[in-house]
Amino acid sequence: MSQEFDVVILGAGSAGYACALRAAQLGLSVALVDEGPVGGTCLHRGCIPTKSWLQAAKVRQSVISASAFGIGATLGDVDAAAVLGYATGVVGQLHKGLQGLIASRGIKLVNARGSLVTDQRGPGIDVDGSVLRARAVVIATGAEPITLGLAVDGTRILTSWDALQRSTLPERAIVLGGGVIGVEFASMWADLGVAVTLVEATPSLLPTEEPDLAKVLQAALVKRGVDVLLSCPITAAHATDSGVRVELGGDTLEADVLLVAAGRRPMLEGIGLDEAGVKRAGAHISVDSSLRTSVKGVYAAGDVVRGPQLAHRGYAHGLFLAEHIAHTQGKHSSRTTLCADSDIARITYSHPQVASVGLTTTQAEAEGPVEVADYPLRGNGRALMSRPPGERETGLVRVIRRSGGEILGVHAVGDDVAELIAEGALLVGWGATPEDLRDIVHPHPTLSEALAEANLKLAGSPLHMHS
Ligand SMILES: Cc1cc2nc3c(=O)[nH]c(=O)nc-3n(C[C@H](O)[C@H](O)[C@H](O)COP(=O)(O)OP(=O)(O)OC[C@H]3O[C@@H](n4cnc5c(N)ncnc54)[C@H](O)[C@@H]3O)c2cc1C
Ligand SMILES: NC(=O)c1ccc[n+]([C@@H]2O[C@H](COP(=O)([O-])OP(=O)(O)OC[C@H]3O[C@@H](n4cnc5c(N)ncnc54)[C@H](O)[C@@H]3O)[C@@H](O)[C@H]2O)c1
Repeated sequence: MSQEFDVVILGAGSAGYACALRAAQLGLSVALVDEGPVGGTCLHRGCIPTKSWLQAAKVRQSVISASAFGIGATLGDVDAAAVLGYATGVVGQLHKGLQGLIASRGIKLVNARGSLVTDQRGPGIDVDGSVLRARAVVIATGAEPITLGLAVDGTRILTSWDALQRSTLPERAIVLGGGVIGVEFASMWADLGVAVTLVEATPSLLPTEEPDLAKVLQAALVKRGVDVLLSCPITAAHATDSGVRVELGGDTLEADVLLVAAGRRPMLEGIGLDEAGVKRAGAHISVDSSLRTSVKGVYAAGDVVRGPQLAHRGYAHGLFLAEHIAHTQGKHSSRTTLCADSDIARITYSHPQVASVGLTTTQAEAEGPVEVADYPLRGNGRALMSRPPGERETGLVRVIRRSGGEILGVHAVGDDVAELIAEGALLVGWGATPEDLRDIVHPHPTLSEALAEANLKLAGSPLHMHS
């Protein structure tokens, strides 16, 4: 038995559901297949629950520092079950809204495992022997944690998903990996009172970010009691009766739990790719600049495509594909272009946050001469008033321009700098120059003035900075 659609999408995460919503908006008939709840990793196991836990950790820190602002407050215990309940509530509310949206657009939602099939009639998605056929099929099955062969048991040796489901906090935690997940958990657990050791194989936390900004983050974590071990690959880990024993080089560490945050690999096994002849590029699906795979009518989107694994990149892929497919089927007049990966903003939501878009200084210098301006957040009123009195503000905003030319990168470290980076994305995405921005007035007192000040410096007219 088979049913015909204009597009069938395997995976209802950020990439898959964005594609489905836009395709339906453009008048295509759409089937969306997922064995789990719509919203995928980001909504249920990633962005939303982690940021909810981070928010709870921030509230605890506010209570701790309240007296420095002249506000009386007494710190109580952390009720981890209640924090879990709060995070689950946020997820549930967004999930309900998304389900409503999908239903309202007339999308056929199939809650089952699916796999790709191709034959002389073209591609389709097989669900329990019944094929959903379409002229276009999108593979958006996302990614899963790399566990390095460690015996992840969900109790002592954890993935991020295991950690997010816990209703108790460990007393001592070791975090393997100083990438985005590792840093967010280390920061969140430390702020909730857990004794954390953060172990990173390379010489820097967040190895893909500006090294000196990562150092600011590192110093802030160390100040809050996190033991940061760099250039220290973990080689083995074993659950014990009371916790976990971890080996790094000749040393051994012990804790209640080990969080393994060593990256995520695309989920491509057992979904019919090899049988259909879909080529791979290493661990990912090989695609061209329009996200077409090697098989006619089969596309890929989101984390299965090499590049930054980010929810908003997934949305961008999904929207692009919906419009591209609608165009090829004569239902959308203009063809859209796909955003370059380097123009997509990246944020680590730790305390402090690290946010960036565009090229790093090293990447920009590889393209030719550059000019770099830093604006320290200690000169920004909004940043200073958010900080407990007497505590030094060490954050900064950095703007990199091609010498005499456009802005190539914007980088920031500090509390709440995530909110700055959408403006950075506009500047980089539109190829703006600091001179373009000079006449745009930024409201006072806001963090955005720090970005404006760094730009003014590059444009030759700094205001609150020595020339
Ligand atoms: C802890 C954590 C925190 C994160 N925080 C952020 C953040 O703050 N900001 C950010 O931008 N990104 C964040 N990410 C990354 C973000 O979650 C992913 O980049 C994003 O979810 C990728 O979207 P996707 O659609 O490609 O895949 P997914 O969201 O993983 O969706 C894939 C879907 O496919 C389904 N599926 C897979 N195989 C099959 C099959 N055979 N049949 C049926 N269904 C199938 C799965 O059930 C899933 O729902 C985080 C990730 C993690 C793990
Ligand atoms: N805020 C966000 O946007 C956000 C949040 C969480 C996750 N994510 C996405 O999820 C993906 C996965 O995150 P991640 O942090 O797991 O991966 P990652 O690739 O960002 O970091 C993994 C880190 O683990 C280190 N590592 C690897 N093996 C090690 C070992 N044996 N011992 C010690 N360190 C080791 C690596 O050097 C690297 O720094 C990221 O690519 C990110 O895009 C995004």
